Amino acid sequence: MSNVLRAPAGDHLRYWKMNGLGNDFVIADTRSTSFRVDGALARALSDRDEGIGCDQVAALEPSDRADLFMRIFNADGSEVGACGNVSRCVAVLLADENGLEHCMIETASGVIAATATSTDTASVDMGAPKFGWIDIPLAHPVDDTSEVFIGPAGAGAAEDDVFDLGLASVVNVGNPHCVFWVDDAEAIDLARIGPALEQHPLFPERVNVSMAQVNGPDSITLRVWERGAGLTRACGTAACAVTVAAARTGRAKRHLTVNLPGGPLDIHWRASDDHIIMTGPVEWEHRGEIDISPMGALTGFREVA
Ligand SMILES: N[C@@H](CCC[C@H](N)C(=O)O)C(=O)O
Repeated sequence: MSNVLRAPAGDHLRYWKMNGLGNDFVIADTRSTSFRVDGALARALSDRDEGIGCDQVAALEPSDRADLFMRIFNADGSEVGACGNVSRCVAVLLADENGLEHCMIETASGVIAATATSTDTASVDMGAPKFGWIDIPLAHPVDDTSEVFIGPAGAGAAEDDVFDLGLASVVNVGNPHCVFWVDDAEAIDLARIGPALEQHPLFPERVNVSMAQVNGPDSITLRVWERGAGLTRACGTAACAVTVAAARTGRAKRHLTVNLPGGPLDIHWRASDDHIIMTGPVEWEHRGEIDISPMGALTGFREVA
């Protein structure tokens, strides 16, 4: 990144700490500065020991096409196209700022429409899912992405740590997801197998990994290993991906409740326009200021009242 975009010495950014069902975010406001958050700063902010601590960082920037541009980073500093839960947080934040219920948020995956349905609930239109192997993306062509053979993961690990979960559904909802259908989502040791599945060679851009347990036509229990962030309390785009994949394979209805460790999300894959609508709560944690060195590194942060 060019130094021109760096902050002058002593500069600071406003931030908000928010979460959606425990999936937590640092939302940094760069709308009125030329400074731009990069992966290294996002990684430093996400650090739960040395930084503020979060699953993802969202940097708010100006946009010509929408109310703002939201750049999203995982805790490991990788930049991503979509994050359902932070989109709901930003919708509530914008409503709090300007009193408007509806907003448009531009992301690397396109412009999404969001509605703050109350001071702590929001609904986001995540757009239409993509099913083509190249859109996921996968490393090689497959005919049917609703049922893909994933193959053994863990190669390179100790022999007894190579595991094979067989078939999964894959879908892109602004970011790539792989869904395994399991009898008991709690019984899977996702902390152990998540890292190898995230980096499975079938997924050249890595993948978000879901363990989905279908409880009935309108209820799914879900645990997620997020690409670039690991185990999280909730993942909005995974809830969307799982709903779409369940409906597509006849496992459940298009409108259902996805129960995550952090709580439930209402997901509706609308037949009328193919769009996925996600509704759920958001929580304000605190707000504060981030200090940035002239080279763009994190030098400090503090909560403000
Ligand atoms: N927590 C998010 C998803 C964040 C991005 C994801 N880890 C990826 O790498 O694609 C959500 O609520 O959707």
